[in-house]
Amino acid sequence: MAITWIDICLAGAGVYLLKRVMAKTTPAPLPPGPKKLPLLGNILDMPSVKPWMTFADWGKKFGDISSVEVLGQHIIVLNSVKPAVEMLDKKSSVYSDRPVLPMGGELCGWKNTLVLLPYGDRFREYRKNFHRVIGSRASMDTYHAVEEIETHRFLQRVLAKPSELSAHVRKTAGAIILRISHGYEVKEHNDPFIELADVAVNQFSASTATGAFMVDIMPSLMYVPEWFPGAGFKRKAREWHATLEQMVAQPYQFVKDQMAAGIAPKSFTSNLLEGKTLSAEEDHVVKWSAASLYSGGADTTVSAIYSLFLALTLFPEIQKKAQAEIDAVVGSDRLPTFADRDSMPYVDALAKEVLRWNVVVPLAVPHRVTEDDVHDGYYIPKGSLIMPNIWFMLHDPRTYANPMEFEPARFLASAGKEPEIDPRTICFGFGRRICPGLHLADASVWISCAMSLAAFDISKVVENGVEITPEVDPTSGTISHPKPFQCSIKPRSAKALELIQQDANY
Ligand code: HEM
Repeated sequence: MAITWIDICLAGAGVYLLKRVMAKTTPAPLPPGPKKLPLLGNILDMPSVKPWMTFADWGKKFGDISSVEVLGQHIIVLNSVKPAVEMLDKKSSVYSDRPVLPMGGELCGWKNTLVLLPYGDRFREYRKNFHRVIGSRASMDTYHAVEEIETHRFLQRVLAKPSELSAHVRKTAGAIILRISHGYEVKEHNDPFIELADVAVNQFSASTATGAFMVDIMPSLMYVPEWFPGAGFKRKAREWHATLEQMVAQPYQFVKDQMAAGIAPKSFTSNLLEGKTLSAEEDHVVKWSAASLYSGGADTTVSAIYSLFLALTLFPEIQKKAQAEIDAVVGSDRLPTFADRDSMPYVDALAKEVLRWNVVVPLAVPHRVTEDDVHDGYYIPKGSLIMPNIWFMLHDPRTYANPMEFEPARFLASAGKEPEIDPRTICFGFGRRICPGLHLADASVWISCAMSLAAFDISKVVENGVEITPEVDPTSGTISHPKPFQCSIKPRSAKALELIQQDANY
C-alpha cells in the first residue's frame, strides 16, 4: 500500500496528539518558563551571551525553578540555593550525571576527564583519588609549602614585569597544580606542559561552547566521514583530540620515568602509582584523574586571582584596610603564610568576596537527571539538564545586601548583624559533582590575597594625567574571566621589595 502525504500528515498529527495526551498523563506540570513555539520549543529564548543574566530574569518572572525545552531537551534553571541543595545534593543518586557533548566530550575526548565523565563506577574512582589527595582542608596542609613558594615566585614575576600580570597568574596556577598533580616543577620560560595545557584548555572551551557545532544539535553527524563536504569539524576534533591526549600522556610519562629513576617527588600521580602494578582500567583512571586535576585547576583559580587584582585596583580603601590587618598581624619582616590565616579575618573576608563578586563558573556544569522525578510539585523528566544559576545565587538581594557592591565586611559579624552566607558554600556547585578542587582553590585564592597585599600597592594606571578606571565586564562562557585590564603594581616599601626579592625556595 502506497503511503501518501495525507498519511504522513495524519501520522504527524497522531504523534503530536499522542504527545499532548502523554503530556497530560505526566505526573505533574513542568516548571514554568517562557512560552514555547510549536516544534522549536524555546530555541529562540536561549541566550548566547551571559546566559545567567537572562536566567536570573526567568527567576524573577517564573520563580526559583523554571524550565525551557530546546529541540526536545528539557533544561531546568535553579535560581536559589534551596532547590539546588534539595535536588542536586539530597537526591544526588539521580541528579549527578553529565550531559553527553558530541563535539567536546565524544569526539575530542573530554568525556574521559572528570568534569564530563558519566556518573558511575569510574566517576567514583576518580573522585576517590581526588578526595585522598586534596579532599579536605587538612589534606591541603601538605601542599601549603608549595602554595607559599609558588606564590612568592609569582610576586617576583609581577615585580619584574607588572604589565604581564595575567600571564603570571596563569603560570602560577599551572605551576601549583602541576607540582601537586605530577610533582613537576615548571620552567621559567616556555614550559612545554604549561603551553600544552593552555592550548588544550582553550580547545575545551571552544569545543564545548553552546551552539558552536552543529554536531551538538544533531549527534548523528558524529558518524559522518572526515572527507564528507562540511565535515571540517571532524578534522578539527581529530586535532583537538590529539592535543588532549598529549596533555594527558606527557606529564604522566614524566612521573613514570622519574619513579623508574627513583627521583620522583611526592605527587597525586606518584602516590597512586607507588608500589602497584596497574590493570589497564586502573592505569586509565590514574592517568585521567591526574589530568582532570590539572585541567580543572588550570583556568578556574586564574579567573579568581585576576579578579582579586581588579577589585584591589578599583577599591583602594578596601586594599588599605586589608594591608593594615596584615601589617598588624604579620609585621613587615616577613611575608604572610597560612599560619596567619586565622588571625586575619578581614583578609579572609576579602578572599570570600572575590569568589562572590566575580563568579568563576556562573552556571556550574549542567547535571543530568537519570530518573523521572517530581520536585516541589514540578515534573523533572529523566534526561533533563539542571543548571544552577550560581551567579544569581551569589548576587541575590534576598541573601546579599547590595549584591553588586564589593564589600568584604559583609562576611564579618558586627553589632546586631550576622555575617552573610559564605560564598564557598555556593560557588563550587552542589551534590556529588561539587568541585573536588575547592580546598585547593580556596588556599590559592587566600595566599594570593595575603602575599600580594603584603608586597604591593595596586592602583589605577594614570595616562596623560588621567586615571584609567577598568571596566567590570566579565566574559561569557563556562569559566568567566575579568576582561583584560591595566593596573599599576608597585612594591609597598623598600622593605617589601627586599622580601619579594628574597630566595623563594624555602
Ligand atoms: C575558584 C576556583 C574554582 C571554582 C569557583 C570552581 C567551581 C567549580 C564548579 C561550580 C564546578 C561544577 C560543580 C557542579 O557540577 O555542581 C566544578 C567542578 C570541577 N572542578 Fe572546580 N572550581 C575551582 C577550582 C578548581 C580547581 C583548583 C580544581 C582542580 C584542582 C578544580 C577541579 C574541578 C573538577 C575536576 C570538576 C568536575 C567535578 C565533577 O564533575 O565531578 N576546580 N568546579
